[in-house]
Amino acid sequence: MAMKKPEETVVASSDRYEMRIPHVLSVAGSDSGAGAGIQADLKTCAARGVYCSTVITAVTAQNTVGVQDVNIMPEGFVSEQLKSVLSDMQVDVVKTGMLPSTGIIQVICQRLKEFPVQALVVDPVMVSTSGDVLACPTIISVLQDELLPMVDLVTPNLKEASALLGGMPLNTISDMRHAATLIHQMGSKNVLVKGGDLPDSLDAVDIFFDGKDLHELRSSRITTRNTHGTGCSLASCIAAELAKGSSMFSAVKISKQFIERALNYSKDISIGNGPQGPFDHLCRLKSREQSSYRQGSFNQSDLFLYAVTDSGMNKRWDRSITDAVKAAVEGGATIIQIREKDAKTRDFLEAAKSCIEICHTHGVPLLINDRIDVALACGADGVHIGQSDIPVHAARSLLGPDKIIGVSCKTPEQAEQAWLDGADYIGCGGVYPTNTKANNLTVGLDGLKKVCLASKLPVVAIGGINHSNAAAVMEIGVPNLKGVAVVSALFDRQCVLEETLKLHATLVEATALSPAK
Ligand SMILES: Nc1ncnc2c1ncn2[C@@H]1O[C@H](COP(=O)(O)OP(=O)(O)O)[C@@H](O)[C@H]1O
Ligand SMILES: Cc1ncc(COP(=O)(O)O)c(N)n1
Ligand SMILES: [Mg+2]
Repeated sequence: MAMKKPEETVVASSDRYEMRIPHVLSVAGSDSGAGAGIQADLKTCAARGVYCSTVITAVTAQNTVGVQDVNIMPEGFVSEQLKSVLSDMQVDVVKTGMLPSTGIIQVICQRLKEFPVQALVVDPVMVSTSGDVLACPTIISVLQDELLPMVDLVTPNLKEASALLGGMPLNTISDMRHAATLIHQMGSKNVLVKGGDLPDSLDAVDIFFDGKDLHELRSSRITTRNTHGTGCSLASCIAAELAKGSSMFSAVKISKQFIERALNYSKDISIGNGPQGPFDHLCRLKSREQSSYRQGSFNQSDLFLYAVTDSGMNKRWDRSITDAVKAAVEGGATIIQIREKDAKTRDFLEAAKSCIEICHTHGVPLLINDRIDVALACGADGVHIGQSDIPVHAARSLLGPDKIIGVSCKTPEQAEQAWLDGADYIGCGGVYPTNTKANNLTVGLDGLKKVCLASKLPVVAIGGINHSNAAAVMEIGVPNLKGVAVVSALFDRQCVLEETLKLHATLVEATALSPAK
């Protein structure tokens, strides 16, 4: 697809300014049951804050039982609809769904050459989940020869990928990886093979291929009958995110999380008597039960002075967790993590609740180490998890989109995975040897730098950091190193307040001098 420069959000029009809203054109079939097709695309774009116009290729009589009838639009009329919208309405991204005839595919190709857009996302809908045929098999050769070479992303499910590959059986993740590379050769710049229907798979796994790298995208598989329209909604969410300016890979990742969240939120709703129900796209708008502290976006500068509590040290100095947290926050800690490896759950929860009060009066977020149950029960701002704790994507699906998730990473590969799985930051270390973790491998300043350079997420350094070496850590000169996390340097000391004030001053001085600032 010829790339058109995205227009400015605000454009001058003679003597006034107008707000531009990102715009997706959905070219698809109508689903009378409104779970899939045009109706799913409209709801998805609305949920993502993007304008959606529609060109209807077919009208289906459809419900949760199946497709009872299909009325295909004449290709000349599809062409007229395309012209009406594309010639006038500043479309950013086109998304196609049900394309029931070869003639309709040909008029789409013609109109897009006449009116180029920023990106073209094609969901090659062929058969509905109920097993009803939505496109005649002759479309496959026109798809391959004429449409795919213009496409930025094609999103076949397992059956569609198999049909595009002449009936090749696809039963495993390794088959899906192979299929993605073969479909890429048909001309689409990027390919997403969707594994919603992969047998025996505990996770919902999709394969993304950009012509260079193959990525395995995982989310938890939600147990629900309400999966009608997941494919349409995924593709229109990707189109919406592209229209907002995301890169292709980010758009795909965000959209997969959107589907997982929407399915999870709608897993128990009951519409219709058939085997496949629709889900609720507008869940995000309805489930904004935000804590008073967070407004849904993680502030990277919170990582600056990251204090991690330790029950052993508090005992040694005869302090309660709340006293320790209060002193750290008053001394300038910018985020707190409560790490209680051997406290009773009930005591842990009570302590966490009082710490939250202290933190939130100072505008400081509070995270819980490892224990998602405790984080949820006390209304913490998020969790920090290790490589052998619950997987990040599972934590994300339990905590929702707005909680902070941090992950401990020692290698660039782990940092990449944390980003793929939807973490907000990574903790890298141990930078120096420490006695708070037994048998902890030390990565040193070189290892820290390597991970920071590879990480797409902000990084906080951890492990043996104190007043005398904190400046050296911050001065490695990598912009996404946002701060240091400390345990002993604050809590294995007589006066936590004084130590925190001192470390804060050291960090302020070091970052003022640091070349990365
Ligand atoms: N039960 C589920 N839980 C979580 N994600 C799912 C589930 N079913 C499908 N998905 C996801 O929904 C998207 C659409 O996939 P799929 O159902 O395979 O496509 P289609 O609807 O075109 O058949 C994919 O990202 C897939 O991983
Ligand atoms: C108009 C229309 N477009 C697309 C689909 C595919 O959706 P699904 O695979 O969830 O049945 C459908 N059933 N109806
Ligand atoms: Mg599906």
